[in-house]
Amino acid sequence: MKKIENKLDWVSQSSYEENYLSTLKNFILHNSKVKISLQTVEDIFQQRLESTNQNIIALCDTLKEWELEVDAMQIEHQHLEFAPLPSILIFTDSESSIFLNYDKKNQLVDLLDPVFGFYQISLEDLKLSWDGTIVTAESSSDIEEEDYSEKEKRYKLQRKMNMNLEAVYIIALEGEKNKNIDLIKHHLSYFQLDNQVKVIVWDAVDGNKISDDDLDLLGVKVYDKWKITESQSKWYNREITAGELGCSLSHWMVWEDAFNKKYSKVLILEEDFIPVIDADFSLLNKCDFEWDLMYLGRTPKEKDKELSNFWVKPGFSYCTHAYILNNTGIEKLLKTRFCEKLIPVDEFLPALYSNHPRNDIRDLFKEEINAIATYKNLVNQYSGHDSTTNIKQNVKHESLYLNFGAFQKSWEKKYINPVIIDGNEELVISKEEKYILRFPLFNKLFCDHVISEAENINKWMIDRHKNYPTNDMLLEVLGLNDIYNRIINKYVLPIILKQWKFKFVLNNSLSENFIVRYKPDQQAYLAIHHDFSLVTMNLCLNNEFDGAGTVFPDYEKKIVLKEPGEVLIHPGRISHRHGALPVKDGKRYIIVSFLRDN
Ligand SMILES: O=C(O)CCC(=O)C(=O)O
Ligand SMILES: [Fe+2]
Repeated sequence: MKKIENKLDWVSQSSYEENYLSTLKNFILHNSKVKISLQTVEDIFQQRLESTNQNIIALCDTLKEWELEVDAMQIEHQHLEFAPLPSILIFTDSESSIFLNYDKKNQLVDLLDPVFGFYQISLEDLKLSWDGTIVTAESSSDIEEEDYSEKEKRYKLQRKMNMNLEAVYIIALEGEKNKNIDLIKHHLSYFQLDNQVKVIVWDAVDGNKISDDDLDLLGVKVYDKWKITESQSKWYNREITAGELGCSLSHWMVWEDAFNKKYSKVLILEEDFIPVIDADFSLLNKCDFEWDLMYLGRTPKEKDKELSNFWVKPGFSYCTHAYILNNTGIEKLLKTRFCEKLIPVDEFLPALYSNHPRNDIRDLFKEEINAIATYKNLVNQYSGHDSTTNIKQNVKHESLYLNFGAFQKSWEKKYINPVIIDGNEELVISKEEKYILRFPLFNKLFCDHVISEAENINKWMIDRHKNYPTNDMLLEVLGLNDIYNRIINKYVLPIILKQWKFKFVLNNSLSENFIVRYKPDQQAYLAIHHDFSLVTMNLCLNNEFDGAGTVFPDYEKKIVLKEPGEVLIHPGRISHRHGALPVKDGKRYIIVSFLRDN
């Protein structure tokens, strides 16, 4: 076993990274020898780990080469507060990074109870070594322990959720449960629930496995007029998905169970919930408002009504990953007979406390519930609203998906052109015509990752656009739609408004983002057309092709984007007919965004 002489200084001045640091610190304190399996590191980087006999310094060097790929994991200090349990933990000195694994199956997870306090470990205090599978860390320092743990206890207690909950339901598909149980336990520990609270991991209904006969047996009916073909909303112009059906049914069953067991207050979580680490759950205890349903996290779709500094009456909101029901809430939900007209559960709940945009849904559910929500989310969801696709299971570039909460900042730093982030777009914008703009928005890494995910998922479609068929895939299928919309709203929209000097508000739920693939033998070109959009953005993802180019015949313009990350923006209708010239060789990938307003 080789000892590491490398300077290992993972000390930070930031008061935010305390959680992992102090956890590890604590661990080291109590176990002068720490063993951490590197299994997952090897799993993840298997192809690239040439030899398992490298010592950790060599590993460090290897990892450095992959830095681009993994540096979103290199969680910025201030981001640790939102960080999910990492499957890789990073120690950094000023020069390099070393990745140590927290195997989710490893017992170390149990020690990862979030703690608060601030420690510094000087590099002399810590020795690490690695024999190919095991990292051994040794601490030789005397650290005053008492102060810390007392402080930690006090701090934790102050933030404890004490709502007289009787049960917590965690809805999880069996596969997810088996895979993530330690992670779930870990996240659950943030609430510091009292021992008497029953924790029930509820086997979610897998919508893909349930048959019509099963539904009949259960007395369950799906609302059969969900799909409105002519609707412009992507949620409404398609059938309810199997995933949504399973999810709705699972929530319904949980409500029934809570009712049968006569629980008067239950917390309901979906398996991918992730509490905000320093959330103060004790504030929940002091709610003076009446409520049936209390959201701990959601995605608001319209304006909330402020009740106090901490509480709001929610406007229409999506997501059902974390909410509390009391007995009146449970009764009211059951009274709706939701199971006889199932719709996606996060369309159903808001229909009961806000004005659902669809009249038929409003008519379907007349009951009203009194909903309340925390002004800021205390619990997030790590697969976001894209979760209906099984993106998590088969991801090549995890960093692409680490884009919620405070991860967003490091995501942007990793993938977006800093000139755009800094608001200096005027340095890089070219105007082809008055209303045709181009500028580098993303970097090549983003483009490479997206192509790689798209080819990996490989759910290309050819029949989405009837008249002008493109070989394409919605970003939703890739699980990237939310982040892409966010980036458009945050960085692109202000540029368009400024450059074109007119005002509009995008409606993300009407917009559409999709990746297109052109090949000589399969959809080599696209005939002249108008887009069904107010504004179209076309992102160049690669340049390994010959030919192609976007043509605007009325302006006698042919624009060939060949710089991955560059976008072309133009009005969609009336004035800007366009088409795409054939790809002669290679493959051409772009992301097209049809941006629509209300
Ligand atoms: O491939 C291009 O450059 C244009 C694509 C396009 O116009 C579209 O997808 O609507
Ligand atoms: Fe187009």
